[in-house]
Formats: sequence, structure tokens, C-alpha cells
Amino acid sequence: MIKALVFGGNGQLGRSLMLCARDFPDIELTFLDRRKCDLSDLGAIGRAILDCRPDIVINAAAYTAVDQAESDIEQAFLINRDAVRAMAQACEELNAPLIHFSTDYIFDGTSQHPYRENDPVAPLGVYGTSKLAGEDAVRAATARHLIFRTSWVYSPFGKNFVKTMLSLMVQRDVLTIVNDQTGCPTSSVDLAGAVLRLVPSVLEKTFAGFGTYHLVSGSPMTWFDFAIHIHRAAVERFGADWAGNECEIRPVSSDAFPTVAKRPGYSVMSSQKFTDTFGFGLPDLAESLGACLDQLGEGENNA
Ligand SMILES: NC(=O)C1=CN([C@@H]2O[C@H](COP(=O)(O)OP(=O)(O)OC[C@H]3O[C@@H](n4cnc5c(N)ncnc54)[C@H](OP(=O)(O)O)[C@@H]3O)[C@@H](O)[C@H]2O)C=CC1
Ligand SMILES: Cc1cn([C@H]2C[C@H](O)[C@@H](COP(=O)(O)OP(=O)(O)O[C@H]3O[C@@H](C)C(=O)[C@@H](O)[C@H]3O)O2)c(=O)[nH]c1=O
Ligand SMILES: [Mg+2]
Repeated sequence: MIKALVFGGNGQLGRSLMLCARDFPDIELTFLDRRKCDLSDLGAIGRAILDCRPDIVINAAAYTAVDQAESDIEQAFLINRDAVRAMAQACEELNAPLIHFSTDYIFDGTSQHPYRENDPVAPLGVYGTSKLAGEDAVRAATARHLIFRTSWVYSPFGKNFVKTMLSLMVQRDVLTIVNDQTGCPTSSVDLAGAVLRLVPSVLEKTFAGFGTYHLVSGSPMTWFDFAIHIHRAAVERFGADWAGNECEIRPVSSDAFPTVAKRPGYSVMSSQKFTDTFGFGLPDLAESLGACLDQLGEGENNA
């Protein structure tokens, strides 16, 4: 039995790992959430890892409130850099690999082509800067790491763009959605499945794949496009009399939808290195979005 310790058990990715765990009976997952281990208590992190003595650690926790981070700088760095460093150091001490996640918001969005792992980074805001510092902290502390940079994560769980859109479409007659930010929406259920699939090979003595990978679903689009996909998929699933059916969705520029944090205009990432190394990729948007809506429709407790 493989013992995996997961931080961030209550987040989108954490709950997706819980959902997928049933497909991986050889992996025993232990989940820690804020109640069991508050990551702002840096000393508690090492203690939790050394107590559990896992074969591998998965960090699904992060400070992800992009706008709030602009005025909550210390906390963003504490969770996204310092806590991650503490995790990586404890992993190194135990010789347990660390699987960690990062974001497309480490890029400034000026690229003309899908970002590769070695492209220059230049975050536009505090969230991206703190996540980049977390990547560096992992690399400095332990060679036995996998950093998966992903983007625009949605799921049936927690707070995300899909769930926000579905409720706004029901509440409002018109939605204005930015049409000048392009990225790759990615399901955390897909991410969880991919990660658990890799775990056994990562633990083999001969595993030579440690490093940083982009891992996204390969359907680049704007937030406006994504809203249209969500609307269409919802009407397909819930029927024409779904309360959000009549909502009009209008494209606008970022200037017309001001936010505290600046977001990259183009943050499409190429998952080619991941696919070449591990021999598989993530499903496309239509399949994953459909699965997400099905899971939401099943009326599980997805708050
Ligand atoms: N969401 C997205 O669009 C994207 C996410 N990512 C990255 O993917 C990973 C997973 O993200 P996702 O699942 O969406 O994030 P969520 O925000 O859904 O979950 C993050 C979890 O971290 C926990 N957490 C935050 N602060 C603390 C703390 N002080 N102590 C203990 N736990 C804490 C939260 O706990 P609580 O529930 O108690 O608040 C929450 O459950 C992160 O590394 C994120 O940066 C990358 C690209 C896009
Ligand atoms: C609700 C709403 C949002 N928007 C815009 C704002 C923003 O540019 C975009 C998406 O809004 P969100 O708040 O979901 O986006 P945001 O929180 O920036 O999402 C990011 O989260 C972090 C954690 C990541 O790592 C990124 O990959 C990315 O997923 O849609 C509209 O244009 N109209 C609307 O009605
Ligand atoms: Mg957000």
C-alpha cells in the first residue's frame, strides 16, 4: 500500500483527489485541511509530515484569492511560499517526493505562442508572484519534486468560474464577460486522476521524471468563450426550461470589467512536455465540462 499525505483536503483539487481515490485502491490517502493543519503555523507542517511518514506528499493547498492577495500580501506569501518551503524541506528529510501545483499567472501574458516550461516568467500580481516564489522554494529544498503548472481550474467543488457562471446565468438577464484574456480551462477532477495515475511510477527507484510540467486541458479560449460553452452545456444537460437559458452573454474588454489584480492577456500553456514524458494527457473541455455538470446535477454536497 502506498501512503500519500494531501494538504488542502477541502479545496477543489483536494476534494477531487478524494473523489478519484476510489479508482486507486493501492494508494491510501490521508487528507489534512485547515482544521487539522493550519499552514500559517509553519512548525506544524513538518510535524504533520514526520508524524504521518508518507511515501509521497501532495500539496493541494494554496492562497488562491487573486484580487484579495493584492492587499493580503503577507498571508499570500506565507501560504504560497513559506508553507510550501516547509513542506519541501520535510519531504527532503523523509526522502518522500513532493507533488506541488502552480499557475499560469506566473506569466505576463505577452507571449505569441503557448507557454513552455522554460519560457520567461513575469507575474503581474501578488498571487502569481507568491506562487512563483513557492516553485523556487520547492526546487531549492528537494530534487524529488513534481511541479504541475495548471490554469483556470473548475470542478463541482468550492468556488470557481463554472459555478459562478451557472448561478449568475440564473440570477441575471445579461452577463458581461471579458473576451481579451485567453487561457485553458482545466478540470481538477482530471488533474486529480492524472496525479494519482502517476504516483506509483514516481515512487519507483528508477523514476527520472522529476521537474516542472505544464498540465492543462488543451482547449484555449477566452473567459467569454468559456461562459458560452458553460451556457450551452447547461442547456444541453438541464433542458431548455433551465432558469439560466434566457441569460444573454456579452463579450467585453478587461477595461469594461475592472478587477483589483491585473490578469495575463494570454496564458495558454503547452502540455507537450508532460505528454511526451508520461504518455498521456488530459481529456478535452467538452468531456470534462459535461462530467462536471453531471456531478453538479447529481446534487451531491458541492458547496
Ligand atoms: N483555482 C484555479 O483556478 C487554479 C489553481 N491553481 C493551483 O492549483 C492548486 C489547487 O487549487 P484549488 O484546489 O483550485 O484551490 P482552492 O482555493 O479550491 O483550495 C485551496 C485550499 O487551500 C486551503 N488553505 C488555504 N490557506 C490555508 C491555511 N492557512 N491552512 C490550511 N489550508 C489552507 C484552503 O482551505 P479552506 O478551504 O479552509 O479555505 C483550500 O481548501 C493550488 O496550488 C492553486 O494555486 C493553479 C491554476 C489555477
Ligand atoms: C464573474 C465575472 C468574471 N469576469 C472575469 C474576471 C476574470 O478576468 C475572469 C475570471 O474570473 P475569476 O475570478 O474566476 O478568475 P481568477 O480568480 O482570476 O481565476 C484564476 O484563479 C487563479 C487561482 C489561477 O491560478 C488562474 O489560473 C485563474 O483560474 O472573468 C467577467 O468578465 N464577468 C463576470 O461576471
Ligand atoms: Mg478567483
